[in-house]
Amino acid sequence: MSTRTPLMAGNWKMNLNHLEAIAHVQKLAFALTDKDYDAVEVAVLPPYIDLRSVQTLVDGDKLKIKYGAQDLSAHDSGAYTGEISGSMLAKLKCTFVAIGHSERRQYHGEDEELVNAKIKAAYKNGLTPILCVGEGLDVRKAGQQVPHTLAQLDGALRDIPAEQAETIVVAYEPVWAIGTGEVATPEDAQEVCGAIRGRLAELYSQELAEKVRIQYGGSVKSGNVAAIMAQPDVDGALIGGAALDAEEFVKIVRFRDQ
Ligand SMILES: O=C(CO)COP(=O)(O)O
Repeated sequence: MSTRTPLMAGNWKMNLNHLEAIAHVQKLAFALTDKDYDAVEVAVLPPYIDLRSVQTLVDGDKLKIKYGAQDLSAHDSGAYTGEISGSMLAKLKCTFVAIGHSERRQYHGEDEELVNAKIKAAYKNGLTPILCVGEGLDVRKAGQQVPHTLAQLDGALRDIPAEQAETIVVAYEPVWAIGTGEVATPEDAQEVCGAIRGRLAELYSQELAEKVRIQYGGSVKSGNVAAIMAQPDVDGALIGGAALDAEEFVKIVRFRDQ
């Protein structure tokens, strides 16, 4: 029996302004109980401009909801117009930061080297990376999902020492399942999540691999979350569209009741 606490994280992507963010987190706070927080770690990843509002709400009401950003700069400070640094996120008491999301890789040309630099920037600032990996449809059709995803993992973790890597969260998000309604089967999710854990054991140790939480992401909803969470190497979900509906997100957090 795994001792890993499941992590359910809502990646809002480019949705919800700061007022909507406050209303949304208030709804979550109203619905979630200590029983929920005892069983599952709950996090939201709002757009940058919402983070200060979310922090104020979480601090003021002593909420147990964690929060983080969807990206960060690899740099500390300076002439990087439009960028946000890890120290800025740390100042807002962010716990998590998503790194290497497929939408960043696809639309912003983020490569292995940059993802690795961002992981380093996150750790430097005490943030927990949620490293996103996963294959596109062509790779899946060619049956290469495991080697492809493990190569992304290897690149992201280059020169990351064990004492840092043991806290990482890895999100397996097959690109063909993101926002498409086409969810991976529980067996598909397990195949790659299990392989990720195996590689962590090779890169570091079995003990470390057993500690790391591996999420599945891609069209997760209340109706499919329980079957995915039943897989031995799936320790949570990174939820996009369904996380924008507070009631639906709460149902996902309560996956054991679905
Ligand atoms: O990309 C995702 C989370 O990071 C998944 O998005 P959807 O849940 O909308 O498919």
